Order: sequence, then structure tokens, then C-alpha cells
Amino acid sequence: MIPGSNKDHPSFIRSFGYALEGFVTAVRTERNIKVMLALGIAAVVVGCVLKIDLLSWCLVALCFGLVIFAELVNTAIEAIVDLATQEYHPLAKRAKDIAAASVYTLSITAAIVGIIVFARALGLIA
Ligand SMILES: Nc1ncnc2c1ncn2[C@@H]1O[C@H](COP(=O)(O)OP(=O)(O)OP(=O)(O)O)[C@@H](O)[C@H]1O
Repeated sequence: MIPGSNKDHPSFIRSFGYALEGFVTAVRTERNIKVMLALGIAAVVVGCVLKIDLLSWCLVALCFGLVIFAELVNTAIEAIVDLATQEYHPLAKRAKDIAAASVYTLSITAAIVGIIVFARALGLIA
């Protein structure tokens, strides 16, 4: 039986375990998540080197988390679409393209925030 399909929902710890499993699977199978994690780690290193302030750390953490979140949701949507059809379908294309667009929208936003945060830390902007 699929866990959670009856009235006995999995415990919090077991649910967290499934979520962790999902995260590990996504990191193992999706190149984009690896790239985003590497960029996030790079941002943390640059933040340490430039000694950015607390609010800037909050912005870096928020952007990092949101981009990873979007990529995870995008990966889940891709899996659902592939489960629904292995054939070419305009709606499958629409769903995957829009899900991918959400990741790029957030990535570009995070890049702009990162440029502003680090440019300010370097004294390039007030
Ligand atoms: N069943 C389908 N029907 C129509 N178009 C599809 C279908 N599956 C994929 N596509 C098209 O191919 C593109 C790439 O799909 P794919 O599933 O390979 O995602 P991906 O390139 O692995 O995405 P990501 O890089 O985020 O992992 C989609 O954005 C969509 O335009």
C-alpha cells in the first residue's frame, strides 16, 4: 500500500524521511539542482569573504532556498507529467515549459538580489 493512502498518516519523522529521500533523488538525478547548490555555496563563501551584514545574509538565504524550492517543484512537475504521458502532448509541453519558466524567473531575481548585495558589500553602491 502507498504510505499515507489510508487514515494512518506517516509520522512526522517518517514524512521527513520521505522528503529527504526526495531531495537526495532530485540532487542525484537533476544537473540543474547540483549547479544551483554549487552557486548557493559560492554565494555563502563570497558572503563570508565580504563579511556581509545580517540582513544581506537573510536575503542570500531566502534567494538560495527559493531557487532550490522552485527547482524541486519543477522536478516534481516533470515527473508527474512523464507519469501522465510518454507521448508528445501540447499540454505536457505547456506544463513543463511553465514550470521551467518559474525556476528561471526566480533564478534571475536571485541573481539580481545577489549582485545588489555583493556590490553594496564591495562599496560599489550605497
Ligand atoms: N510529453 C511531452 N510533450 C511535449 N513536450 C514535451 C514533453 N516532454 C518534454 N517536452 C518538452 O521538452 C522540454 C524538456 O523536457 P524534459 O522533461 O527533458 O525537461 P528537462 O530538460 O529535463 O528539464 P530540466 O532541465 O528542468 O530538468 C520541455 O520543457 C517541453 O518543452
